[in-house]
Amino acid sequence: MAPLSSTNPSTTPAEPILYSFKTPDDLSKGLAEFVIKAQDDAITRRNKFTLATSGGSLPKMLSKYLVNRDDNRLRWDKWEIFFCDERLVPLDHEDSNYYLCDREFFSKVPELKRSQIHTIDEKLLDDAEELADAYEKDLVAAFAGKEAVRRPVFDLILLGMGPDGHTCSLFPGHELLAEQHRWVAPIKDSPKPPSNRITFTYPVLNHAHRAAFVLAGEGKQDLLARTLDHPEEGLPASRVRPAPPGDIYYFTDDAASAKAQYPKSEFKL
Ligand SMILES: O=C(O)[C@H](O)[C@@H](O)[C@H](O)[C@H](O)COP(=O)(O)O
Repeated sequence: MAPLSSTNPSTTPAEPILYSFKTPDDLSKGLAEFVIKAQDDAITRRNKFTLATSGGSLPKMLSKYLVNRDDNRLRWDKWEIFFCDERLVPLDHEDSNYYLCDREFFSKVPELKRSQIHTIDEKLLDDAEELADAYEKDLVAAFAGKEAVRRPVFDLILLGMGPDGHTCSLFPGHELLAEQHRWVAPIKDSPKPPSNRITFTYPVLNHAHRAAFVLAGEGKQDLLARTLDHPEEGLPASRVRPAPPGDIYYFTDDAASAKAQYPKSEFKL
C-alpha cells in the first residue's frame, strides 16, 4: 500500500487507490490495519487521532477487527470521533448514525469515553441551521491548534456510498455539492429518509489527510465502476479528492470491484 504518511507534492489531488479484498472479512481485516496505521501516524504527528465515520454498512465492517483485540495496538484514549453526516433524530433513535455506531462499535470499546465522541446537540433537533452551526463549532474547537483553523484536517474520514452515488448526505444534483464555505450544512430534503440531516461538505472532505470509501457486495458493482471509471459523471462520491498532501482510498471486496476497470493496488502496510 502507498505509505500513509507520504506527501503528495503537486497541487493536483492524488489519484484514488483501490484495494480489493477477496471477502468482506478480508476487507474488514485490511481496514483495521489501515486504521491502526493512520492512528499511529496521527499520534506521532500530533498526539491525537481524529476520525470521522459514516453510517450505513460501515460501522459493522469497521468494528469487526478493531474491537476485542489482544495486542494493545489501539490507543483509544487518543481518539476523537465525529460523524460525516447525521440524521436529525434523538441519539437513541434507530435512525441515528450515532445510535448505529454505538451499537456496532463504541459500546464494544469500554476504553472509549463518551466525551471523545462528538454527537449532535439533541436540544437543537428542531432547528437544522442552528444544529449544523453548533456541530461546525465543535469541529472548530477540536481542530483549533497553534495556527488559525482554516479547515479541519481529519486524520481519517471513512465513507460509504449509496446506490445513487451519494456519500455523507451529499446527493446527486443537490445544491450542497457546490457549498464552499460551511463545513457542516443542514439538508432538509434528503432523498434518503429521514429527510432532515446535517452533513460534512467538500471543504471538509477534501482537506482530510486521508479519506477512504468502504464498500462490499455485488450490489455496489455498477456504482463503483461508475465512480472510478467515469469520474467525469461527477457523482458525489467521485468528487471526494482530498487536496495534496491528502489521499483517497477505496476499500472493497472482489464482489464490489468486479466491474471496475480501474487498476487495483496491492494492499501492504
Ligand atoms: O447517513 C447515511 O445515510 C450514511 O452515512 C450514508 O451516507 C451511507 O454511508 C451510504 O448511504 C451508504 O450506505 P450503505 O453502506 O448502507 O450502503
